Amino acid sequence: MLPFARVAIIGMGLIGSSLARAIRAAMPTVQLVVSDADEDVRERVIQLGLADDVTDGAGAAVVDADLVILCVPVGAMAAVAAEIGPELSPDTVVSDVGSVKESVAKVLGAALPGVHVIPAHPVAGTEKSGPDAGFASLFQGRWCIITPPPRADAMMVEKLAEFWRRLGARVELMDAAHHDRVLAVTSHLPHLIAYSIVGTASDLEAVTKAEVIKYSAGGFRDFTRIAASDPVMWRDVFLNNREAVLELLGRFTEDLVALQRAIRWGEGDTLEALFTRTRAIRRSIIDEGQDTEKADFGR
Ligand SMILES: NC(=O)C1=CN([C@@H]2O[C@H](COP(=O)(O)OP(=O)(O)OC[C@H]3O[C@@H](n4cnc5c(N)ncnc54)[C@H](O)[C@@H]3O)[C@@H](O)[C@H]2O)C=CC1
Ligand SMILES: O=C(O)C(=O)Cc1ccc(O)cc1
Repeated sequence: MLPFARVAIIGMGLIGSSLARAIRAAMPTVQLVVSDADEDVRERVIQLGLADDVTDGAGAAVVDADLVILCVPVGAMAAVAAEIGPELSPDTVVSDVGSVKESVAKVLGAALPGVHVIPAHPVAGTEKSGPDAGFASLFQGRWCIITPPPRADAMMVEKLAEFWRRLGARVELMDAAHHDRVLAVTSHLPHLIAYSIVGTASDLEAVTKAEVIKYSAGGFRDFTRIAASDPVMWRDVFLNNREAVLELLGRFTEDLVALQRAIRWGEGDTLEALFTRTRAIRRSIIDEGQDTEKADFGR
């Protein structure tokens, strides 16, 4: 039996539209009703035939839904929760895909008392945005971290886990605060570094814009992909995972200064030891199948 028969998706960008496509592929009998605040996005979703119904407002989309998934930037979760609250049935599960979990759990819990709120985060994506960027296989073999609040209904949590497994994801349950600390290391800080280094390179007057483009082979090119990620989404990630990111940034800048010192004093052994350790980390990621180059993301 399907875990959910009627699913509503609010926000039909990269993740919402990937979810819609993945649901269509894996659970074709699910009734799919979607909405988005942007009229152009709604129009495009209709053209692409991604849902059974596309509503103008979020409230209308969630009527009679068993599962509602909020796929909007983290900073927009509260506004959407306020919009859908009056239309929800008592048995509806409300989940989300936000990249930060503690603040989302807090705003959804406060805005939707008495509702089954079970936040989640599929750790899968790209630097692209919008409904054309989505694809059905995005979640295949990728982790989906579910962060159930302390008093969450175990049966509803299992139904949500089963839903994500059917989309091809590997599911892990985690405390929201722990999720935010882990993702600060594995995702949020790397994005911040990419934004920073690409900004620095473009600010350097000695390196003209043409040279940055012409010689952007290898490492810098990889950074520019990450630094092309959605500005609104990432603004919200940093504003909502402030403590974990700031703590980590402190540690990161200390380590960077240690490298600066090693270069200044010609401490080749220090540099080589670190680079050997990091090469091993890369190899272990590839062995675990977590490397994006193995997946077909069209990059
Ligand atoms: N981009 C990525 O690689 C990943 C993103 N996420 C999370 O998924 C969520 C969505 O991200 P993307 O799909 O990448 O963004 P996106 O920018 O492609 O799509 C977001 C959509 O939400 C709509 N929206 C914004 N405010 C709204 C509101 N108040 N009511 C209804 N619709 C609204 C926008 O019009 C847009 O179509 C974010 O919370 C992000 O943190 C999670 C995993 C990966
Ligand atoms: O494009 C990339 O490299 C990503 O890291 C995608 C991504 C962005 C945000 C998330 O919360 C999860 C995955």
